[in-house]
Amino acid sequence: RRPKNFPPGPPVWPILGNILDLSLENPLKDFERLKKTYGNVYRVILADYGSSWKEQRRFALMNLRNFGMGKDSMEERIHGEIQYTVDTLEKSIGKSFSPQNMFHNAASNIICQVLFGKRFEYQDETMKTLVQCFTENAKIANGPWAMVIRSFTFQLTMYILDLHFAGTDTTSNTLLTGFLYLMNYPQVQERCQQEIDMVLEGKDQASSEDRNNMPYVQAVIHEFQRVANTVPLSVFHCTTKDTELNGYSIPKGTLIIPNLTSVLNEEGQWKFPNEFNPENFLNDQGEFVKPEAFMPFSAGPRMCLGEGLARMELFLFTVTLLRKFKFIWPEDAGEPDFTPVYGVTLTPKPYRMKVQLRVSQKIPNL
Ligand code: HEM
Repeated sequence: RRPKNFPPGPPVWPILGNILDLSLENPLKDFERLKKTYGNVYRVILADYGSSWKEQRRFALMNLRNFGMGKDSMEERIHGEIQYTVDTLEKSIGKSFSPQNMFHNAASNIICQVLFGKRFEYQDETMKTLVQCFTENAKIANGPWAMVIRSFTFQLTMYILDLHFAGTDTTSNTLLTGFLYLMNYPQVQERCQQEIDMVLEGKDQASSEDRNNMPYVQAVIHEFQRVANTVPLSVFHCTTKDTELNGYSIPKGTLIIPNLTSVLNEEGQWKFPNEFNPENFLNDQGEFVKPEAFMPFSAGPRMCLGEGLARMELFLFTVTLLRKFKFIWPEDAGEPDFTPVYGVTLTPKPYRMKVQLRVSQKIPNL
């Protein structure tokens, strides 16, 4: 009973379909019926705008805050995790290797520490399965059947999956994209390293506050996010009342698909919309500026609630790794392919990297 366009996925989907007597030909109809039967969707990302979503969002923010989002303790946790990434990279010096799992595991562990109070070793089987499931699901989750699966009320389980997914795939794919570009734009990498060495001279490690003294690094990280375009269609929304926008009438209940890709690449909004160029975020004086069109976290009341955590992770990972290592595109890797693989999140095509320890007298304890 697998319909023609059924996305590849675990056999549990057709089995569930049979149990629930779904038509399997019209997921939207099934979705509406299931919603009526099983009530509201008690999650964060996909919850309808209303009291349940408000409660879940408050709960999520409270948890993240209690566990230190935006505070020193979260910074320490991130640095703790970076140390494992550094160890992994040190073991790979001189070899060409794939960084995919390394960044996914690192981002996953940071959110796991908030959700489960523990991290997992990179070789841990649970961790490997979890990361693999999320990576695969990000590719199939905008298929019609995903809507049906989402309509079940598993409460807390779905909430944890939401936060884990939202906090892992997004951050790791941004880092993967960033390092892909850094290897292929060595002059950008070197300029970041000069700024990092200068600002962190004599310090053991970077802190979020150092962002203010690193306009170039800030510009580069924002440019990672712009070109990575990690969540190209954001999350689908729906008008909660009849709406007028730029002369168009949009009736209540219309599906709205935000197109973040178009904003992040729009002619007229960026100095260099179609190339990787940190100048997009620098003014004539070399100061960091953030154009209004920079909205990888979307906008409005539903905008990403993990923005603060994500920005902290991107900064601390980039700075710490660039301070210690030089990242090199392997000689036998051929021409880089920057075309992403489509899904709910965009992923760079799998690639390999090489690292060298940087010879710098200015790194005290690393
Ligand atoms: C570079 C990293 C990230 C990017 C680009 C990103 C992007 C987004 C986008 C575009 C949305 C949809 C907003 C909308 O519906 O209009 C979103 C929602 C969300 N994000 Fe993120 N995100 C990132 C990291 C994180 C992290 C680390 C967390 C973990 C705490 C997180 C948690 C969430 C949650 C819970 C929502 C749903 C908010 C709601 O519906 O009220 N995100 N994110």
